[in-house]
Amino acid sequence: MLQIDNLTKQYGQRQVLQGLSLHIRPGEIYGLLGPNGAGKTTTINILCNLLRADSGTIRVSGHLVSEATKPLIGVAPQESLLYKSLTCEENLKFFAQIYGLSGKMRSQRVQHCLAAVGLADRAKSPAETLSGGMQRRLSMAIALVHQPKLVVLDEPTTGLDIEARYEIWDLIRQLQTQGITVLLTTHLLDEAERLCQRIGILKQGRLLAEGSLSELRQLIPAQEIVLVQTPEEELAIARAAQLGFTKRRYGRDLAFWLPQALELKEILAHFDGIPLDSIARQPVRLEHIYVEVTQNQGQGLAEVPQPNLLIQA
Ligand SMILES: Nc1ncnc2c1ncn2[C@@H]1O[C@H](COP(=O)(O)OP(=O)(O)OP(=O)(O)O)[C@@H](O)[C@H]1O
Repeated sequence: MLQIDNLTKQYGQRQVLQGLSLHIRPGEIYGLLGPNGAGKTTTINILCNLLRADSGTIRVSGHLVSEATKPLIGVAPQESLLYKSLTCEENLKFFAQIYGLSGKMRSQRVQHCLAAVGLADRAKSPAETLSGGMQRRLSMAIALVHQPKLVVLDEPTTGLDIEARYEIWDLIRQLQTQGITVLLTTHLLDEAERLCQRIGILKQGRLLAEGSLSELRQLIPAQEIVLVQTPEEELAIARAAQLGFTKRRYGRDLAFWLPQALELKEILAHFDGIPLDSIARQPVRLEHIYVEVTQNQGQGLAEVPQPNLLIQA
């Protein structure tokens, strides 16, 4: 559906994309993750033909990106495109017109999209009177109005409360049931975990890892993670080293990777004699993989001989 190959882009002296390649399959929700400045929005802008790459190609449904591929793509960008003083209906009509819709077809698409995002009863409300979550849903309606095959959602839930997030997540899942392919960028790792069939982790314009969540989990050679709070951290670290547990810090939290799952009483026995304020077991989550890939540059990651798991530290 979307095929990005060896994309490069430089702003002045700054190399923002360094040979980025990724392929998104038809009908999947693909999460593109990466720290601020990794190049996600730059990639989206090239995909939408708003910016030219220095080299490399992007194909949508087999067609090289150009003015002709614009109708295949719908975008809800990070920065709102909404005209705040126009009503929801007027905003949608305006964007529908840009895509060449007119007459009865345009009215039908506007009403359909308003209903699809749960804003039919707010059709006559100016966009500025909508809550943050409703404004994001209106942006999604705009992205959908011309019936694209690929929808790009750039941080669709940033800054929203949990209820508004649930609504957007439901909408994204509905897109998938309609056969629409979704490219989602987010800094919310639980959002990516919940929604995405495959995830790519980008840093400094390169894809460092890519795969389904279960494939990415194989990168961390741990069955689970134990978080330890103790006034005697050095003792705990030394004990863990004897046991062959890999030490990590997640923020300030001290954590160890357990090579095999253990009962809590077995873990406590391993730390016998060390005063513990708390101890908690956790499954390996996207957060741990993301930190490993982006901060530790692949050190400590398992070697997984699968073609779709890249590690280019
Ligand atoms: N027009 C521009 N001129 C110069 N540098 C730019 C321009 N646009 C973006 N950059 C730089 O390119 C890099 C990549 O930016 P980009 O917005 O693509 O990252 P991002 O992954 O989307 O980040 P975020 O998660 O913060 O949205 C950043 O260092 C940014 O400062």
